[in-house]
Amino acid sequence: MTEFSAVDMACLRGQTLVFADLAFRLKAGEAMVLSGPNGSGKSSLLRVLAGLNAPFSGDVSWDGENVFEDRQAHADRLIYVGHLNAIKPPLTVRENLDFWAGMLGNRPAVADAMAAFDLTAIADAPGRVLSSGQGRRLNLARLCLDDRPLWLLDEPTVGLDVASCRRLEALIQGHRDKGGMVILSTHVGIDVPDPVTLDMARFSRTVDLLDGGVR
Ligand SMILES: Nc1ncnc2c1ncn2[C@@H]1O[C@H](COP(=O)(O)OP(=O)(O)OP(=O)(O)O)[C@@H](O)[C@H]1O
Repeated sequence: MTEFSAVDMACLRGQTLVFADLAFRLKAGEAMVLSGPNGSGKSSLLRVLAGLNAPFSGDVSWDGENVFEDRQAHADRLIYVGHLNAIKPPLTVRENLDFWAGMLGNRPAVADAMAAFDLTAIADAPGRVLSSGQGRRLNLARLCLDDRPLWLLDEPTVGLDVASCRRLEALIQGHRDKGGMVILSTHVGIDVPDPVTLDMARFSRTVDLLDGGVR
């Protein structure tokens, strides 16, 4: 069975050691919810798991293979939705998704992706006029553009109305039912059944390596 795991992981941002001794193991169909106070390292961890930042130490593995040995293979198995919306302001909703579909390689899925997040009625609106929640829905619609086993979602519910939250929960459940994995950070309740939980406060260090001090 597919497994995604980390051992002895530490993360450096600038000169600050953000967390250390972090470990987890996630199997196909499982979801992991990251909790912890502001600055405890949730976004930093998601960036490392997406292969965007290397860990300061430790291993991140997919089926026993270190993901940093073949970053492209890892990038091809995941969809990362960061906490900032990656939207091109002059492009319409449809054009933004066309762009992402080209990147992910599945152009025909754009109409389904818009329908999944109730974006069809605003398909021709340019990105620059979207409300924050509409922008969030557009960002999340990327999840429907390709069938990739690993979803990494940084505070996906921020700005979403109740109906959109329910849509996201259903999408996550459908993904898990097909054997997909999800790792998400959140400060608020999102209904993810039987989650693996990771409280970042347990691993948080915030040590300034140059000063040698602890904040
Ligand atoms: N680009 C950066 N350069 C240096 N330090 C950074 C950078 N990004 C984040 N940090 C620091 O890393 C620490 C962890 O930040 P991170 O964004 O991962 O926390 P978080 O748990 O996601 O916070 P929040 O709940 O506020 O979103 C913080 O002390 C932050 O100041």
